[in-house]
Amino acid sequence: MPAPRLSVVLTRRLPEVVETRMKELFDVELREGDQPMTREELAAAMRRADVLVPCVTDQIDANLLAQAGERLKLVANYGAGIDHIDVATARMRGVLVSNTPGVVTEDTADMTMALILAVTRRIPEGLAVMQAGKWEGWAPTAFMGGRVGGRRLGILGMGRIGQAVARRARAFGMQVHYHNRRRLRPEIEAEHEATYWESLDQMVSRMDVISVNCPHTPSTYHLLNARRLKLLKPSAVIVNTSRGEVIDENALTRGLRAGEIAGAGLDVFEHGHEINPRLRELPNVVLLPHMGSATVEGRVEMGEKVIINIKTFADGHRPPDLVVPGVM
Ligand SMILES: O=CC(=O)O
Repeated sequence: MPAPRLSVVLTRRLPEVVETRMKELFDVELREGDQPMTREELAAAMRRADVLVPCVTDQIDANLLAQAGERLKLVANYGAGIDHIDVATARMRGVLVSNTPGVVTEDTADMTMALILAVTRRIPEGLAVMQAGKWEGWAPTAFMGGRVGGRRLGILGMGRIGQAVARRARAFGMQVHYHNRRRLRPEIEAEHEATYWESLDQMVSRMDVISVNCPHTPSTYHLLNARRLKLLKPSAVIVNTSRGEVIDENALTRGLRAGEIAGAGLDVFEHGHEINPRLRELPNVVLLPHMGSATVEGRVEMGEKVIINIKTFADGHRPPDLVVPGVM
C-alpha cells in the first residue's frame, strides 16, 4: 500500500505553478485569500498539518510551537531568512525547519544595487517631477546626484548575497570593503578585490555607502545602533535589503532628519510593514515594500526548493536545506 500523502498547509498564496505542482505531490491545503493567517489560524494549521509552509509574515514562536499537533514534523519555510521561526524550540520539539537559500541571491543583490543607484542618483525625485508633469526641461544644475564609480562600499555580511553585491558593485567601479564574522578565504577575498575590516566601527566611519546583507540573528540585532550610525560620514548612504532589525530604525530616522546621514534605501523595516512615518517624509530616502526577491523566476524557484525539501523529507531523508539551530 502506498504511504499516505503528507498533509501540507500553505499560510499564503504561492505562484500558481508552485501550487499546482504541490497539489500533484501532496495533500495540500491552499489559502483562500492572500491575507496572512491570524495567530489562531496559524495555531490551528499547526495542529492539523504534517508540514507547514510559512513565510516571513508568520511568527512561528515557542508559544505557537507548543500548541502544534503531534503530526507536525516539518516547517518548510518559503524564503531564505528564518528569523521569524524559533528554530531551536522547533528542533527541541522534534520539528525540522528548512528554508530556500541560494535562489534569492542574485535578485536581492540586483535590488541592493538598484537602491544604491536610486538614492545616489536621486531617481525617485526625478520620477516624481515627471509624474507630476512639472519637468521644465534640462538644466545644468538640476538633479545632481553623486557618482557611484570610485565610492567605497562597505558590505555588512559577506555571505552569498553580500558577495553577489560585491560583483555588481565592482562592475560599477565601486571599491569593495566588508565586515563579516569570519574573514573570507584569501582567494575569495582576492576574487572580489575586497578589503576586510575586522572592526565594524572603523569600516562604518570610512565608507561612502553601507549595504546591510547579513541575516538578522540575536547577534546582529541593532548592529547599526545609534552609536555606530553616528560614526558614519555625513555624506554616507545606507541600503538594507536584509532585515530591518539589523538597524535601529528610529536612530536612522533621526540621523537622516538631522542631516548626519545623507540618504537611505530601505527594502525592509524593523517592525514589518509598520514603518516609522517620518521616514516617508524624507526626500533622501527610498522605501520599497520588501521586494528584494520578488522576480517571477525567483519566487517560482523558491517554491521549487520548498517542494524538494518536503519531497525529500517525505521520502525519508533529511531536507537538503535543513536549518540547523545556531548556524545562521
Ligand atoms: O526576505 C526574503 C527571504 O527571506 O527570502
